[in-house]
Amino acid sequence: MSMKATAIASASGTIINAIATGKGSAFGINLKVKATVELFDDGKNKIEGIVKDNPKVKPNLIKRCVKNVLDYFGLNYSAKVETETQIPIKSGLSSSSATSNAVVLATFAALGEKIDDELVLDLGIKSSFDEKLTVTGAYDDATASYYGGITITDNIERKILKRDKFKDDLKVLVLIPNLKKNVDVNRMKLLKDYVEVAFNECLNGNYYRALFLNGILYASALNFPTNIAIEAIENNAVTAGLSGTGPSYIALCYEEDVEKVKKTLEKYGRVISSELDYGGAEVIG
Ligand SMILES: Nc1ncnc2c1ncn2[C@@H]1O[C@H](COP(=O)(O)OP(=O)(O)O)[C@@H](O)[C@H]1O
Ligand SMILES: O=C(O)C1=C[C@@H](OP(=O)(O)O)[C@@H](O)[C@H](O)C1
Repeated sequence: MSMKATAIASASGTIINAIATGKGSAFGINLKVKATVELFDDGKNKIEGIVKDNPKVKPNLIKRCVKNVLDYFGLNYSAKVETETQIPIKSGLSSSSATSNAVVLATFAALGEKIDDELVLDLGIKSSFDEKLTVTGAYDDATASYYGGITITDNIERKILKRDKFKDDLKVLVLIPNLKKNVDVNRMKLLKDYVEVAFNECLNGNYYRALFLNGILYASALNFPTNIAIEAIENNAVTAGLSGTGPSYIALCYEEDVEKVKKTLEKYGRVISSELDYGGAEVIG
């Protein structure tokens, strides 16, 4: 009996980066990672991982995800896990959270196990922690990727405080500038009191203000340009800011402003046009 399944999960953009306070907020972006997992009941525990479209990316995280699911169910199966992705990697779009979601979900489906959303999220976050890819567990990113829409979370308590949708039908522009990522946690923690101001705006539903303010704060702490978000707004973006720990920036705008904002952002690097995602993660085969 073939134990094989495929699942997808979404990228997520940052409204509030949780590293400074432990609380964060993110929203689904319609850029997907796809994971296919095949299991073999051979008692050998041999797990092979293939990152199909990024040969430079090691398969450590995806092999860890499959191992954590098999360990959870006490199974010594062998496995083959393959991913392909539309999500820029190490870029602040939470490719790690999305990939963990997709691989864990595909492994549950290959086993024919009932999909327990919180357990899938927990095993994905455990895998990201095991691979030292997260500071707080990025429960904001993981839930936005898994459920779609906006999630506001306490990452330390691992609780969703609120789920929501943007009131406008917006397009998402993702800028991947030619800048080096630097995850200086101590400098980000200096922002605590100010990120709390942005977080309260977010809790009150003022997502555009929260995203912009969060982006200015974290770009300043991480020595990324703050002018990029200002120029996007000057060109009719409803909001813009650094995503996660960067270097990517995201801008939200109406359809009629996409070309204008895209042209502005293209001065700084590659721009991907996408849209808000409300579908989240799902088994597709
Ligand atoms: N498609 C993929 N297949 C396998 N591993 C991936 C994939 N995308 C991301 N990863 C893993 O996630 C890591 C990047 O995650 P991270 O450093 O948290 O950056 P970000 O989450 O901002 O993209 C990669 O180094 C790799 O280990
Ligand atoms: O590692 C973490 O705890 C976090 C990483 C950040 O995302 P990226 O990994 O996408 O930079 C941030 O947005 C998130 O709120 C918390």
